Amino acid sequence: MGDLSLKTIKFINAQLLGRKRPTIEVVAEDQTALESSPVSMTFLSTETTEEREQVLADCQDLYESLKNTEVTLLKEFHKKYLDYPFNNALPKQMKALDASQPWILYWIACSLRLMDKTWLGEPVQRKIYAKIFAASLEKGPFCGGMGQDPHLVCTYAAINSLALCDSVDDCWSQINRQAIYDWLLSLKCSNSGFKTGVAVGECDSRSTYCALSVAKMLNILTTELCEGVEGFLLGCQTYEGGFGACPQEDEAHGGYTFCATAGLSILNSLHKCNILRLAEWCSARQTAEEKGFSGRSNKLVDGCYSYWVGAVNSLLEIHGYGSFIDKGALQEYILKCCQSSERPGLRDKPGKSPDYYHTTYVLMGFSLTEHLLEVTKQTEPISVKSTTNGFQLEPVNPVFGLPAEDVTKFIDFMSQLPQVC
Ligand SMILES: CC(C)=CCC/C(C)=C/CC/C(C)=C/COP(=O)(O)OP(=O)(O)O
Ligand SMILES: [Zn+2]
Repeated sequence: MGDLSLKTIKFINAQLLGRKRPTIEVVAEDQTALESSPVSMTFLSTETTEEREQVLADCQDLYESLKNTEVTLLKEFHKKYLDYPFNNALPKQMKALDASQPWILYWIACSLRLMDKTWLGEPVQRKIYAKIFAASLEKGPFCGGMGQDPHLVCTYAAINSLALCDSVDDCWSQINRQAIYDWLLSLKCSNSGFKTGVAVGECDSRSTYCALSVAKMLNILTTELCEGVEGFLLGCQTYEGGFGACPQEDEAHGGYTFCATAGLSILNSLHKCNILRLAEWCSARQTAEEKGFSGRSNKLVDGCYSYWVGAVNSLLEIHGYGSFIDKGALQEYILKCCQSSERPGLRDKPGKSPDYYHTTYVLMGFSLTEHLLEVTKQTEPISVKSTTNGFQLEPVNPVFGLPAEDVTKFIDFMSQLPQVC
């Protein structure tokens, strides 16, 4: 961040909020040279620009037809979609998710809990707990399904799922924190990032965030585990301001930007990245026409970035830099373009089918637009609570991707257990 003062950032913030983004004008010193240049500038249409025309038309049709309609979240309707797998076998097109079982459980449990605290009842919590522990007999680290190797990203989803099972006695104390800690240490790479598995697995900002989140949630985040991680994550910021998967070599992307900035927040180091560029990048993700976010430059709007990018904006907000997005416009995209009264569940964009992944991240993104979050403990910049009244969803903790209250309760519980490291 260097020497940019908070005042300067707030000024730039006000400009961005006014949606007067700085434009770059290319002016040739010698105009005649430009005119006689043999290079002609033609804008070619690409597959993406053609697809965007369609998305734009679909969104505009919806905005037009719902112009005078007060649209709310169809919570009871979406609940039907989320309850379905607990009463029926999963549809066969979901067989490909066999290696992502903790993810499906996390998405469903989190969505239910966000819509109504009471909707994740004890019987369903018991099923989630049984399923997660059955696939990992050592009770951590966790894998995607029975007989598979432990995987960092699945362990993240498993811990987040278990954090939602607060009505199952002894569920939290059974988690094998010692085994998870030793395993996390063994995943550390020479560049200080974490890889997803001991034998094979990618090492990037996503897996590194998962390691930090799991360790923070379980209260096993030691100096040894954190050594060099800040530098690894800071190295993933690109010239655009967002973050990529790996240091010095990647395109900025919403998913990886979330992972890197949430990881830096856990390390209490977010202020060390280039905040100004990050804020500009966040603002640039939202289009005036569709009103939702894209995940990277020149790509299409997609409901899941309501969380991946929305959470980055919330992190900037709770760290005192302000907000750089139009929350009202994002709400409109979610309410009018990501849900339809024809099918329960939330979706990426008009024309796409709902799925559990998008249902969760669209709902979490919506929650972030509703609540003003504030830091609760000075020493813990990631412990947040909401100051807003009159909302449709519970507040979300933008670092862990869970309802704020569940995070606080789980971490408080873990901090009372004996140290394992
Ligand atoms: C905690 C955790 C595991 C976080 C993962 C975050 C992450 C990397 C999300 C990105 C996922 C995604 C659907 C990318 C799509 O790329 P694409 O090229 O299909 O889509 P695009 O056109 O929108 O870029
Ligand atoms: Zn998506």
